[in-house]
Order: sequence, then structure tokens, then C-alpha cells
Amino acid sequence: MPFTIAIDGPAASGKGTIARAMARHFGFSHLDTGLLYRAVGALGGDPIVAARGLQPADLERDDLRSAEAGQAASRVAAIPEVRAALVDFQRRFARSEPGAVLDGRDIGTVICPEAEVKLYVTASDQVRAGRRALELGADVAQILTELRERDARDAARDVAPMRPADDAIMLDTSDLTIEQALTQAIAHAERVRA
Ligand SMILES: Nc1ncnc2c1ncn2[C@@H]1O[C@H](COP(=O)(O)OP(=O)(O)O)[C@@H](O)[C@H]1O
Ligand SMILES: Nc1ccn([C@@H]2O[C@H](COP(=O)(O)OP(=O)(O)O)[C@@H](O)[C@H]2O)c(=O)n1
Repeated sequence: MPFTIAIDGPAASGKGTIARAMARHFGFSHLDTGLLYRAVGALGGDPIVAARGLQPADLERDDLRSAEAGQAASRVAAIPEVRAALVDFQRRFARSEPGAVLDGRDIGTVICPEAEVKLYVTASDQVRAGRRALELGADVAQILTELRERDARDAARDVAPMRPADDAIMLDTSDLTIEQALTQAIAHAERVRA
């Protein structure tokens, strides 16, 4: 039976960093599900058509990491038909052998409610904006506004809103280094696996 690790949380909380490193640690596959929504937003045109026809090459575009692509992703991610078109691919990926790590907003609640490990990664708004601003070489105040707007939209939408699963372990990385956050995340998963 494959082992699934579901990691959710708001923008720039550190979930991708933790997901990638956990996948490396356990020898699992990793899927950054935010990239699916970023690609649908970046493709333009009818987002439902774009989601239904999404190709692996669409995830390789070099314009997916920008703040604009994040906003476009968050808008198309509120469309039920867009989300529905992406479910099967994510669920299939989650069953990769010997295991998979998926990070996003609805992995523990909707995509993989049966995941063996569920983490909800958070950090204060200020810390998250500081990290993302550093990464993008952008203005912190502007990034803070963008993150808050996106988080509010992601949490308020009717379909698969961003929220911790009832059985998720909360991990606040505000005052943790990447190594400290990772040590806690791996320790939890090792306990579940044992
Ligand atoms: N615990 C941490 N301490 C300091 N910086 C972190 C931590 N976790 C992540 N980062 C940095 O913050 C930025 C955003 O992290 P990322 O994993 O991309 O977040 P998310 O996937 O939640 O958007 C990256 O530059 C990453 O190196
Ligand atoms: N499982 C997911 C993943 C992302 N998303 C949407 O896609 C947007 C971009 O996600 P992301 O994970 O790439 O964003 P960051 O947290 O890296 O900034 C989010 O703001 C959500 O609107 C989603 O709705 N469900």
C-alpha cells in the first residue's frame, strides 16, 4: 500500500520546501499541486478548457512563480469545474509507489482525505511576505497585500476552501529554520510509519 503525505497551508508558509525535502528523505514522489492551478491561470482562455487539456509541458513554463501567476491561479482555483478536472490526476499521483507527498490547499481535506500523514503548515503573514519578497526580489508591503488577498480568496471559496483537515498536525514555521521545521515534520511521519 502506498504511503501518502498531504501538506497544506497558506502561501509561502514553507509547505513546498517541506514537501520536497520529505519526498527526498522517504524516497517518495512529490507533486506541487499549486503548479496545476498556476498553469491553468497562465494558459489564459477558458480556464475549464485549459484544466481539462492540461499537459505536462504546461507545468514547465518559466512564468508560473510570479505574484501575478499566483493571483491568476487563485481566481481559476475557485471554479468548481477547474478543480474537478484536476482531481483524478492528483489522486492517481497520490498512489505512487512506494509513496507520495502532495502539497497544496485541499490535499488533506478533499484530494487525499485518507492520507497517512497530514500537515498544515503556517507562518505569520509578515514572515511569509518577507520570505516570498526575498525569493522574488520584490517589495514586502506589496507581497503582503498580495498574499493576504490570495489567502482570503482561497479560504472563502465554496469549493475545497483552504483549511486544515480535522486530523492534520499544525506546524507553525514562523520562528523555525527550514531544518527545524523539517525535523519536526519528518519525526511525525516516522512515528506514523513505525
Ligand atoms: N522554516 C523556514 N524558515 C525560513 N525560510 C523558509 C522556511 N520554510 C521555507 N522558507 C523559505 O520561504 C520561501 C517560501 O517557501 P515555500 O516552501 O516555497 O512555501 P510555499 O510552498 O508554502 O509557498 C522559500 O524561499 C523558502 O526557502
Ligand atoms: N491544492 C491546491 C493548490 C493550489 N491552489 C490554488 O493555487 C494558488 C497557487 O498555489 P501555490 O501553492 O502555487 O502558491 P504558494 O503557496 O506557493 O504561493 C493558491 O493560491 C490556490 O488558489 C488550490 O486552490 N489548491
